[in-house]
Amino acid sequence: MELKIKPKDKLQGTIKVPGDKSISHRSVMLGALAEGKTEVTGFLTGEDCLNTARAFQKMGVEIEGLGSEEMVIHGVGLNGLQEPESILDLGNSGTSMRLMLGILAGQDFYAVVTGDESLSKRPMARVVEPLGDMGAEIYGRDGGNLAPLTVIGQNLTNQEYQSPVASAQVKSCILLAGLYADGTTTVIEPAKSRDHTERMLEYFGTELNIDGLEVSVIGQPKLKGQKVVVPSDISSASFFLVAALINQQAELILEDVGLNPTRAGILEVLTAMEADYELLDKRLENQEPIADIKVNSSNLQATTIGGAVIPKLIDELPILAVAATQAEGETVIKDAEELRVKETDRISAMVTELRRLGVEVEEREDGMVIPGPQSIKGGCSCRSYDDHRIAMSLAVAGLIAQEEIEITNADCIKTSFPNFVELLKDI
Ligand SMILES: O=C(O)C1=C[C@@H](OP(=O)(O)O)[C@@H](O)[C@H](O)C1
Ligand SMILES: C=C(OP(=O)(O)O)C(=O)O
Repeated sequence: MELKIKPKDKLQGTIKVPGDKSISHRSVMLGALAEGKTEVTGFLTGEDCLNTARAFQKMGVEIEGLGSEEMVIHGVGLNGLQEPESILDLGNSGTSMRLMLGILAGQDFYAVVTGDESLSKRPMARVVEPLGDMGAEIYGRDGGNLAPLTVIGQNLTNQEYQSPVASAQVKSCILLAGLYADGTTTVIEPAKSRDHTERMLEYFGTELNIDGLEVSVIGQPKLKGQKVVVPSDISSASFFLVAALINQQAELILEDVGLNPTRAGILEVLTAMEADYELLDKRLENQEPIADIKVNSSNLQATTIGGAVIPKLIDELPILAVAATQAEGETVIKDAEELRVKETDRISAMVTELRRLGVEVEEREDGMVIPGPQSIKGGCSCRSYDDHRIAMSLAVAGLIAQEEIEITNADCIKTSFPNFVELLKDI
């Protein structure tokens, strides 16, 4: 699909973006490993989460309503998964693959996981190595770093793992493997990453010990099926937040957005940028804080984005780069080298495409520097690199370009935000 975006100087409306991708993945995983039924509402029907659900179906888990936002997962219990008869294809989803490896490591069967061209290039050693220390047997290309990966389930031993990277996927993988080990498995991260796994494990009845950057789980717990209400995804909402902030005349309300503090780093940055936004009707749903966000056009100020906030807004950096083009002063994005190992190298992709749009930007190894405000010329065809967040960030930039832009290979948007284009048209 090619997406054509015409400049638009007014945006208005009240919208609800789809369910949180991280929470949707975890609702199927824990629902499958729990005893009894898990009823999920607001499930994200993006390809990434569907791939997680399909993988569990292949391992004998009955799921009603797959493909819709309301699903019932019939849990098989911690030790009830069955050997899949075919390869588990996890498409474009790093979260599915890394978390699944933690679960598969402790099964009493053999499984193979694979993914698309992008996922097959992403580093898996970051989970394969610590799982190996727990006794897992995982084989793959590049010494076990690249998919396809073969997992021969084993009896796992607990361990304390000091992760060199602040990654919720690494942390969650080890905690999920820890469910199968005897004794206490601990993960210590260098900075706090999103904690949806911890919150949902507790919600499903597992006892965790959380002490700052250290999280421990005791093996062989009993998980109990629950009702899960998935909040709207703040990462998806961010495209609309920024679209409104940089627009001439905008007033948007984004409903029911998940505001877990380990995810909502973008709000901290937008506050520093003097963005005009307000949180309405703050509440708590299944251990996760949510609110509506009202956002207006703003005169943004430049800021430095780096350090401990990075894991709390890692997926929002491409759209923050677009916001930075309209901020007064020099915006610096640093400590964000993790962006280079996402669906594509997101630093290189954003720098290349912003330049194509007529924006001046300096590339750095761990981020970029963007002076502003600058006008976005447009009148060109941009590449998505088959990365949903690059495609959507460029679409938002197109709304304030001087001339229409085109984004090629925009189908990837459906991995995380299937109705992005419709919502854009609505506002
Ligand atoms: O755990 C998760 O649900 C995710 C963690 C992050 O990845 P890393 O753990 O690799 O930083 C994020 O980029 C991804 O979109 C979802
Ligand atoms: C990096 C992302 O997801 P994943 O790692 O699950 O592919 C993302 O959604 O931006």
